[in-house]
Amino acid sequence: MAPACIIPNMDGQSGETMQSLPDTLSSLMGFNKYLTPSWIESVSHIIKELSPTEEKTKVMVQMTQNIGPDDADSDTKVGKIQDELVSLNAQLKQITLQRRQSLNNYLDLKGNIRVFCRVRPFHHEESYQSRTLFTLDESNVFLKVAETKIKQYKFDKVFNQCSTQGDVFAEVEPVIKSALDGYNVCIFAYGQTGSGKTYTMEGKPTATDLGVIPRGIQALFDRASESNKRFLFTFSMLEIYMGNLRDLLVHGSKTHGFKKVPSLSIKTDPDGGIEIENLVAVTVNSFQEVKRLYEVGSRLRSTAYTMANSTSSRSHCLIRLSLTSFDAPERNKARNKLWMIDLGGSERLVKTKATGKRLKEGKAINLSLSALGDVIDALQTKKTHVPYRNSKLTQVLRDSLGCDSKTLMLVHIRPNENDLCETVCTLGFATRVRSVRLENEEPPDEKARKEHLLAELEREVSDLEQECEDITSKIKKLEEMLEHLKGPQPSVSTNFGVSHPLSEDLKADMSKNTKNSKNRREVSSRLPSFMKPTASSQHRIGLTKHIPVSNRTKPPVAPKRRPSSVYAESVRLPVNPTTWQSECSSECSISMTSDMNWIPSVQDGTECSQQDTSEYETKQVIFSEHEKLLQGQLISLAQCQLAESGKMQNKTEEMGIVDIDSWIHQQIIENASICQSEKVLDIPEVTGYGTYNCTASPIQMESIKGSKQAQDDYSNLKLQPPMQNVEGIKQAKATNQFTSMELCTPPSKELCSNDKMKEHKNERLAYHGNSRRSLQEELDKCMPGQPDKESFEKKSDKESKTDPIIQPEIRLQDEEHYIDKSTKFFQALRTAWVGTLLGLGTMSLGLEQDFFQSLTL
Ligand SMILES: Nc1ncnc2c1ncn2[C@@H]1O[C@H](COP(=O)(O)OP(=O)(O)OP(=O)(O)O)[C@@H](O)[C@H]1O
Repeated sequence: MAPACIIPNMDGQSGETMQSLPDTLSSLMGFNKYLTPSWIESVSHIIKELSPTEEKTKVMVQMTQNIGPDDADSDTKVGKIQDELVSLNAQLKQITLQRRQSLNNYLDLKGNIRVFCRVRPFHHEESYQSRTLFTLDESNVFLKVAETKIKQYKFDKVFNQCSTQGDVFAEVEPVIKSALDGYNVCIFAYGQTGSGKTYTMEGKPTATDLGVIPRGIQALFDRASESNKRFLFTFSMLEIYMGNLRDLLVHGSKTHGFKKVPSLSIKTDPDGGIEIENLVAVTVNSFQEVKRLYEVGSRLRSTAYTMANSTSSRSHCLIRLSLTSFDAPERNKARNKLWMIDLGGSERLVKTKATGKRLKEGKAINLSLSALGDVIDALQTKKTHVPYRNSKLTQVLRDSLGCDSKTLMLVHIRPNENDLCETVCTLGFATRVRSVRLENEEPPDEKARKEHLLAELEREVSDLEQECEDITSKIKKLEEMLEHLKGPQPSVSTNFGVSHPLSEDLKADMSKNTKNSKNRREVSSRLPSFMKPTASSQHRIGLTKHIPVSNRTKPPVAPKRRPSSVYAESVRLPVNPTTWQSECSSECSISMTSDMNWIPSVQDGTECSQQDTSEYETKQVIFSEHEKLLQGQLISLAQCQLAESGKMQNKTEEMGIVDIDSWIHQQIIENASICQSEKVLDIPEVTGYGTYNCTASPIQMESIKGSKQAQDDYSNLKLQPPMQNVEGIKQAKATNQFTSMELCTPPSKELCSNDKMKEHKNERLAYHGNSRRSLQEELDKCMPGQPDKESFEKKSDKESKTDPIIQPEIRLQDEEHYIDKSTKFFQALRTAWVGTLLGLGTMSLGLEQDFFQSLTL
């Protein structure tokens, strides 16, 4: 039995009598957190010695063993792990820097501007004329330009007809990696129409056929997630059509309240960086999200039928992935861009036999390609003046071409003998782009040394990469252990906005910017009036206070300008989510561009979405770009972090920003509504060539829009009510005069003469006319009790307005009726006039009969 003990009070008098020492010790154990491990150990020994058999004591001993020493252990463990983490992170940083440096040396040695050549394989229909005029090796194309003349074109790499998408990507991958290291990167696909640019960049959906864009983006996301750094990726997609920029992620829609979609303008920031004002940049967290956005954007690209390609790209398509690093100071820049560009076809206009709008499009493409060639040539030859300003394309890419950025030009050629002239032009462009290195051809020993160095660097990079991976996985494991030992810790992300170094940088940036604007204000006050910033530029740089739109009676009247100029007066509006919603880090404005008509033109047949034209541009700013660029970055970073803790949604809702799903959903709805109201809808589906669906393909649009008859047909088709009855569609198909087989067979390429095409178009147009009529009949049948044509006309306005199906039909009939009446009226007037003249003549006023006759004629 353990002796009872008396614990003295603080004043030294005897206090409460305790039952036993173990009890006392047990009560003291309650404070084990405050006791030293050695004390706990010695006490537990005492307890054991006092009453080793007692149940209570056993429990206590266990308690002391479990809690006391383990706690101490875990503390030491935690300390150790933390120390280890610190050293591993430092090691990782060091190795990452080394790897970045080695990769950069490797790319520098290879050349910051590199040119590859890819030869497209023969198509099935081309195989009968499979005669090529060139031979290839690893880095040369030997072209037989005349019977006795063979010309050599040198490249950094040549991909022959058997090269796979994987082979191409293997060469592109180091450049993509350097994008993750903070370098600006541009990857171009150049070549004549149908030479395989889109195939190389986009590829096909099957895994082996995926192109550079999907592979590159996937690789970026994979590498970003493997590293223990945090990145913010934003995706943008735009096209340059006839020298104008157009956001491919925003569908021009009347439902925006303002009829216009935002116009894009190029801005240079004080550090020389290029920003495209109003360009939507959607934050993306996975490859799947990018894919969905890419699909949305691809649908809006301007394509049309040409003699060289049935779905020729009539524009340059640019994809921009902006990368912002959260905690990677070893990167070259905190924010950089990866551009992947599918250039417009470079064919000569003579070859395409283009006229009218097609001719203008072709000229615009060729001009900008030539400007791109000039810029790259100037960079290669290290000229003091680089002519960036000569085209929109080079203006947009100004900060991503030259300096320490990486450029890859993938030149494409077609294999046929027929395309010799285009091939010569394409190869000539490529030669120009890598002119310096051709002129200074290296001696063989120098070349061998360089190759040896490259191989060494490549090995070094891969070793360092492996090391980085090992350390990263070690860090991850240790972090997991730490979490297990310490219990869930408050996420770094939750207080990221306050404590993260980058946020501090951004804050500093912001204050710097405020300073700049103050300076500007001071400077501008000393300037003569013609040099002072305009109202719009003051707005942009934040010199003026926010002026609510309600305080303005009218938007400013734009001055008359040359057609190509852009009037950039901005009216700032609070964010209106119903007007335009997007998860964007840029300003949204509503505007009209000055020299372009983006309305789908019946005459030109180019498939593009609506952006209205006007003499001048009126811009309605919804998001404030300048503020958003700086604050937005901070907000986006914070948002991105908050998303991890499940707070993203609330935060974005608060800010009036929608997530990618709702944004895409909105775009799809708008696309569909535009399709329903403007494009050819609900024509029975025929297979292959003649397939019609909601988003009519370019060739379909072309065939519909290509002639006067087509225009009529198109306008008629616009009035076609939506076909809701599938059975009706099937029957309509069956009742068509032309079978789908007749219509589906495309004229083979070699028969693609003008006449043949016209004939084919007419057939198809006749088919559409027919199918429309038969559809109308079917529709009438499908709607029992539907009044006949006359009773349709008598329908009350109210009724017709509420019925979306019959409304267009009634409008058409009204118009016909009106035309009939006016024609009759003018006929009657003419008859009366003739009668009067003849009457006067017969009254013999001394005038010759011929005079009257000529008047009546
Ligand atoms: N390397 C290749 N392997 C297999 N098929 C290819 C290859 N290159 C191109 N093609 C095929 O050739 C056709 C034309 O290619 P693509 O559409 O990529 O040409 P393009 O240069 O982008 O034309 P455009 O300038 O008019 O857009 C496509 O059907 C494509 O699938």
